[in-house]
Order: sequence, then structure tokens, then C-alpha cells
Amino acid sequence: MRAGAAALDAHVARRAAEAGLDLTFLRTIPGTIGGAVRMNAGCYGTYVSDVLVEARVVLRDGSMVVMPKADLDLAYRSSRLPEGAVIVEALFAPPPGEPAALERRMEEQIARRDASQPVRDRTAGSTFRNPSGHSSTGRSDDTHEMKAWKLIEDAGMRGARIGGAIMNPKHANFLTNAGGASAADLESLGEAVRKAVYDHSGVTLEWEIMRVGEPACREG
Ligand SMILES: NC(=O)C1=CN([C@@H]2O[C@H](COP(=O)(O)OP(=O)(O)OC[C@H]3O[C@@H](n4cnc5c(N)ncnc54)[C@H](OP(=O)(O)O)[C@@H]3O)[C@@H](O)[C@H]2O)C=CC1
Ligand SMILES: C=C(O[C@H]1[C@H](O)[C@@H](CO)O[C@H](OP(=O)(O)OP(=O)(O)OC[C@H]2O[C@@H](n3ccc(=O)[nH]c3=O)[C@H](O)[C@@H]2O)[C@@H]1NC(C)=O)C(=O)O
Repeated sequence: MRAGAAALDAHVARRAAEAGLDLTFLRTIPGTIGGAVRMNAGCYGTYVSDVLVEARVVLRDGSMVVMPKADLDLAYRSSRLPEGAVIVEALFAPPPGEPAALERRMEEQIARRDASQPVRDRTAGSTFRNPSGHSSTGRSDDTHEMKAWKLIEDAGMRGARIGGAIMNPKHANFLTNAGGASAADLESLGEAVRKAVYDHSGVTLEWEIMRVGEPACREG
């Protein structure tokens, strides 16, 4: 299945399901295919790296190349895309599935995300990478000791607030604009969380959110 880089992940998941192809994990990811490949997006146990064949990429000098998956070096929320390169198309080889069953799985994932993450609040998704090096699978045997949300909770920072910024009461790893938050509020709270988690557990949380421009608050 080929998808243009600007296509929304959710639309691609639905079109794939209609065609009997299982890209259901993309249904609840809010970004586009280009961002999903660049970040090796994934949830509930499946990542882009499990289904990607190759990506068509425009390099900084204007040339177009096809990068096989192996050359992209996809890992947990990372890839090795050449500096300044723009993904224009991705080729996937998804496993087959029965369309009605795939539709049900997508509905289940929407409900699961709604129950566990603040999908209607103003956030940028998970704030810090999980120090365990992977996303939660949603399976009962998943352990949360090294998940960012658990470390933040253990450090007493669930619900912590600076100005209009708050660590979401529903999911402690979602830095949230509760109204009128400035960049300084958001970044200061993020850094305060990193310090509290380090002081409490000795773990240094790494930002998953990419900050651009001049930092409103220096990393601690
Ligand atoms: N698993 C989950 O449940 C969720 C995962 N996410 C993660 O966040 C990502 C989407 O979030 P969002 O930040 O909105 O994504 P974006 O698509 O806006 O950006 C993600 C990154 O990918 C780059 N990028 C986007 N399109 C292209 C392209 N065509 N070619 C090259 N690079 C590209 C962006 O570069 P630039 O900064 O230059 O624009 C940016 O660095 C997902 O892909 C996923 O990794 C987010 C929410 C939920
Ligand atoms: C949202 C993102 O990706 C998410 C991805 O959706 C999910 C599902 O696979 O797994 C990772 O979150 P996560 O490890 O916090 O998992 P979640 O599914 O949100 O939560 C796991 C479990 O912990 C529970 N939970 C979570 C937070 C919290 O404060 N309290 C709580 O009880 C949830 O209810 C759920 O039962 C990804 N985040 C990272 C940093 O890896 C993103 O990257 O932006």
C-alpha cells in the first residue's frame, strides 16, 4: 500500500482496512504519514518499522531517492533521515485482515485511547520518552515501572502546575495548556518535572516533544 506523506495516519488506516490490510495501529495517531515514518510512530505494540518497506525521499540537493527501511535505521521514536530530507511517499506491506474485524479493532483502539489519554485537551501527545525504550502495548503483562507517566506520578508531579501549564491529571506524561499557558510556563514545568523525577528516582527523562527556536527555559 502506497501513501503520500501528507496523508493523515487515521485516513490511511481506514482506507487500508477497507482494502483488507491491517494498518489499524495508525488509526489513533494524530499526525501524518511523513511524521509517522520520521518518528517511527507506533502504539499498542505495533510500529511503522513493522510494516514499512521503503520511503521515497527528496534530499536537500533536490534529488529523489528511495530509502529502504534498513537505511532509515528506525528505532523507538527515531529514524536516521538525512538532514533536511523530506519524505514524500511511503510503501507499506501490511498483514491482511478481514475488513469488519479491522474496523472493530480500530474502534477498540479509539475507546482505549479515550479512556487512558486526554485526547480532547490541548497537548502535544506524550511529553517525555519512556525510559524503558518502548511504548506501552496495552497488554496485561506490560510493566510500567520505567514508563514516564509512572515515574512522574511517583515523584508527586501528577497535576503539578506552573501558570497555565499542568501535568495532566488523567495521564501524567501529557504536558497540557489548561488555558493561557506561555512557552515559558510549559517549558519550566517540563524542566521542573525532569528535576523532580531525577531527585526521586535518579532517572533523567528525555523530551519526546521537539522544541524549536530559543528555549524559554534552559534544560536542567
Ligand atoms: N503513538 C502515539 O500514540 C502518538 C505518537 N505521536 C508521535 O508524534 C508524531 C506526530 O506528531 P506531530 O508532532 O504532530 O508530527 P509531525 O508530522 O508534525 O512531525 C513529526 C516529525 O516528523 C517530521 N516530518 C513530518 N513530515 C515529514 C516529512 N514529510 N518528511 C520529513 N520529515 C517530516 C517533522 O519535521 P519538522 O519539524 O521539520 O516539521 C517532525 O520532526 C507521530 O509520528 C508519532 O511519532 C503523536 C501522538 C500520538
Ligand atoms: C501518545 C504517544 O504515544 C504513546 C502511545 O499512544 C501509548 C500506547 O501504545 O504508549 C506510550 O504511552 P504510555 O507508555 O504512557 O502508555 P498509555 O497507553 O498512555 O498508558 C499505559 C497504561 O497506564 C495507565 N496510566 C497512564 C498514565 C497515567 O497517568 N495513569 C495511568 O494509570 C493507562 O490508563 C494505561 O492503562 C506512548 N508514549 C511513549 C512516550 O512511548 C506519543 O508518543 O505521543
